[in-house]
Amino acid sequence: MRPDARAWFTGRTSTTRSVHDVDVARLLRAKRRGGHRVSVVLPARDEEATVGGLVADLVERWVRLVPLVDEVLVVDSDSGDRTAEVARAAGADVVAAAEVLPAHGSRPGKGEALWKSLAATTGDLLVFLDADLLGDVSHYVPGLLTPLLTDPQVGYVKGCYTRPLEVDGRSTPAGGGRVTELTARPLLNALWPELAGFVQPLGGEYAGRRAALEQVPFVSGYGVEVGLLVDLLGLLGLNGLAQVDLGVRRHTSQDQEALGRMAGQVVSAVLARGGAGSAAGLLTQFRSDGAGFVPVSTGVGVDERPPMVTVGEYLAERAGAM
Ligand SMILES: O=c1ccn([C@@H]2O[C@H](COP(=O)(O)OP(=O)(O)O)[C@@H](O)[C@H]2O)c(=O)[nH]1
Ligand SMILES: O=C(O)[C@@H](COP(=O)(O)O)O[C@H]1O[C@H](CO)[C@@H](O)[C@H](O)[C@H]1O
Repeated sequence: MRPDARAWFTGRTSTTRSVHDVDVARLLRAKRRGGHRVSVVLPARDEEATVGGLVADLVERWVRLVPLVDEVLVVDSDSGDRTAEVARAAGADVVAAAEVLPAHGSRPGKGEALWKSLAATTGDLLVFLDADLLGDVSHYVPGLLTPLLTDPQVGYVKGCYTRPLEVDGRSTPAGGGRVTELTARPLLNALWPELAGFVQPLGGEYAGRRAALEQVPFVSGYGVEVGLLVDLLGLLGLNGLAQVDLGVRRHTSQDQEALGRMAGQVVSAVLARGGAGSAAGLLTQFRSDGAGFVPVSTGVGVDERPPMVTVGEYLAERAGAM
């Protein structure tokens, strides 16, 4: 990793791997002193199987028992199932993405749902969670809020985690984050090497200040995460970004063909932003040693030969043979 990325990785990575890591009193004090209002947003398309449990736990723990969160909004992104009813029954506010800012029309995609959520929420701090998360994620919200509530310099926080892969009912302890590992990470390392310290640049769990989020575009589809990361780097600078090790993240994964389309949207979002960083030719990946993440950097710069027509010996040989 470049020195700036390594310094960021070391200085801006914190850990909240369970509710036992959460200093609730400290967070409530900081929230009160800062006069903050917290909105949690779950973009959801056909998530009736998982959204209810996520919302119920979130509302019980962080709205009713501990007043850390002020509103929980599920943005129904053109669901064809009972996502909206299940989410509402579990205690969330629910809006249909298409009904927010109707004069601006309605576009498909996760990023559209997230953009519309800005107009449908009131918090100055926003937390975004995917609605297909599995397992105990009750520490995600306080974990993501901690840097925002305790460090005024931080404007945007990404969750990071190991990612088991669960496809077709089979689960392996690693292998998740396929678009991250095979598309987003190599591109970000090449074009914005200062972002190489992000363990999960595409992760769907993140939090930010409204004052920052309302200043940047939202890519309408799956390019939203990479677009936000690059644009908020530009707006806030690397020191305005942080990440929290949340332990493990399990979710319902899509098949390879769907991820190929997702990768295409991520590439489009990256290419639309160009990338002024030097093609550092260095790829930093991360291994989990149980205690944290260990960066592993590999040179991936490729040599290339110039066009043969620029090689004098070749031209001389060709001229001699004529
Ligand atoms: O058009 C869409 C596509 C996805 N999502 C939601 O965005 C989150 C992440 O999407 P998905 O699970 O499809 O991506 P993956 O996690 O498989 O990368 C989930 O809560 C989806 O319900 C959405 O709101 N609108
Ligand atoms: O990180 C990834 O490679 C993809 C796919 O993850 P899996 O291979 O299905 O575990 O998942 C993320 O990417 C999407 C695009 O940024 C986000 O919208 C999702 O929230 C996130 O799960």
